[in-house]
Amino acid sequence: MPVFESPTAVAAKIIVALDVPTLSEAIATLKALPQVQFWKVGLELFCATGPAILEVLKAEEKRIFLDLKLHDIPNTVAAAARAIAPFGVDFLTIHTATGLAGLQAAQAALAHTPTQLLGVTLLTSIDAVTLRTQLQCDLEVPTYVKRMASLAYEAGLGGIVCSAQEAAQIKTLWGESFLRVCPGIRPTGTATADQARSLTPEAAFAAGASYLVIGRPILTAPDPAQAFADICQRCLTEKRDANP
Ligand SMILES: O=C(O)c1cc(=O)[nH]c(=O)n1[C@@H]1O[C@H](COP(=O)(O)O)[C@@H](O)[C@H]1O
Repeated sequence: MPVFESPTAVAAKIIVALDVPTLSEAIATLKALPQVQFWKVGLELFCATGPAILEVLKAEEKRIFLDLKLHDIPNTVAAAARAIAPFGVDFLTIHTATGLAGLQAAQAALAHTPTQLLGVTLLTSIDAVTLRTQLQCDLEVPTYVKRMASLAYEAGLGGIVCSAQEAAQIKTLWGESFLRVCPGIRPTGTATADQARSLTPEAAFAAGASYLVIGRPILTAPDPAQAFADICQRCLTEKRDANP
């Protein structure tokens, strides 16, 4: 369990997914949540705004997770990573199913940049049944995630994206510095909407998540700033209870 000294320290480890369709809605969301330090820009917003949203976030001195989930042949992912490198974002995603050569090529393109490449192991919307019946993979979810994470580790990536349910085993295998970035977070602990593998924020940190990614539980709350503050407070309280 990370040692959080203040709600601000928790806030630094919670990445809020800026899943809105337009630049003006993104700017309004930033204004409504000034205490958020780390934002994720995904496919929806980046396709709508291009790099303009990154400039807005930089002007506000926010950390940036550019979640473009690259997935292509090695030459193409490397070229995309080279094109993204000048943006100077903190995190960028690539699917580990790209394979070792593609992961290595993209990682090489980002060498000597501040951008940490994260390998998406198995989307948190996929459960054991879907993995077996649709993707025709007979591995258990934790085993599959471990195998995909091993590719990311071997390729020298900064870490992975996985469900918090798999974070503990990854931390045990590869240590603290190989990041576990965990979406699928639900304050109720129950998977809702399209998420299938969920944990509560406090359980996710306790399980070894380095960062949480949270979207709708904050953005669609009646009071998003209060929802964010409540989540930070829950993680802080949990830590204090665990270490009185
Ligand atoms: O790479 C991601 O960020 C990601 C990977 C994954 O396996 N699952 C997942 O939900 N995400 C992203 O995390 C965010 C989760 O949003 P909420 O389900 O609204 O909290 C979305 O922006 C997803 O695109």
